[in-house]
Amino acid sequence: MPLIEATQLCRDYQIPQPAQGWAGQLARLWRPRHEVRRSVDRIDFRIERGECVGLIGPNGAGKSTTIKMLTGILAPSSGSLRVAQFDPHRQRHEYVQRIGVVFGQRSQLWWDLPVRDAYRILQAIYAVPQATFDARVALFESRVGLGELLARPVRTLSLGQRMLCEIAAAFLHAPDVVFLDEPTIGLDIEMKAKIRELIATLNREAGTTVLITSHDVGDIDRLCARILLIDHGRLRFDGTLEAFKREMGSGQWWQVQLPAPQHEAALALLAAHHPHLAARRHPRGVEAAQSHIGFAELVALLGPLGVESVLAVEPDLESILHDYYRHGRGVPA
Ligand SMILES: Nc1ncnc2c1ncn2[C@@H]1O[C@H](COP(=O)(O)OP(=O)(O)OP(=O)(O)O)[C@@H](O)[C@H]1O
Repeated sequence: MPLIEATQLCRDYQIPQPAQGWAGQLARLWRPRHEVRRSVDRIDFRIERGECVGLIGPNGAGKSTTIKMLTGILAPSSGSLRVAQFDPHRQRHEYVQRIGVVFGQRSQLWWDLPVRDAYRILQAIYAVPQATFDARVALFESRVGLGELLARPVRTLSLGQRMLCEIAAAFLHAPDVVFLDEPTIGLDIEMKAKIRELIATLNREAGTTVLITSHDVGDIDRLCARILLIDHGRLRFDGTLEAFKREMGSGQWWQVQLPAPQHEAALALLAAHHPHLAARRHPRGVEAAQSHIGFAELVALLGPLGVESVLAVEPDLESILHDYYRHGRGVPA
């Protein structure tokens, strides 16, 4: 049985409609009018125990609304949702014991208390056995050097150090699943790497299921074997990262290095060569989809601009998503 099962999941929001003139506004006091806007639209997915899944999509796609339903904050408008055999909204009280949640700005630690004391309070709240607690803290200490932070009051930690402690705290009570919303937002490269290492370790070694939403493709690339892509409230893709790159990416690209003054001219030549030719800027020149132009044709076209090198490159997740968000794909019916 899957750990998470969403079937035809929908969530509507009611948007109050503005009234015209004072008479209209007065009438609305008796008869309020709302427009119903669907933010999550008939989404189906299943997640097995131990998976680490990335929930991605452009701004306003419906990710936070989905996470709010998964964590029991919002009730679905229709459809069904089961997580660890709970109905998250209806059985909120028992359910929250089985999950861990980190929502960017919210803190589950106590500002004036040292981290270790905050962890002890969480241990008491969730009735975590001493052996489990000690094993988890030892894991945090050995894998990401949390030890030196444990004695410090939360208010003295940097943003990155606090996020590290917050994420560790979400795993402390050995939950079935942890939901992470933008776990590395605003952090430097080194701290991002540490946080990703912590999440990967807890997913792999403790077997905790993880669902991450992030606009940082590095989080998704490093941590998630599988992605769910939401757009306009619909689930557009559910599969492995490799399958996503294969299906959504337009194969390999030519990366052409040119002198800087020729970059714009190269783009213009490519655009004029074929109206649908996929081409884009690159810090050292331009890139063109191999499916649209062959090597010899490319060199003949751009050679006069002083081509310095041509490489065949795989598109990375960031550029595939960038193209996807810009041009979109057909919405399934
Ligand atoms: N409380 C609300 N009332 C009305 N509309 C809402 C409410 N919350 C979200 N929406 C709308 O629902 C849609 C989905 O919003 P949601 O916050 O789930 O998107 P998101 O994918 O998390 O976006 P982002 O990446 O920008 O955080 C948006 O059009 C948003 O304006």
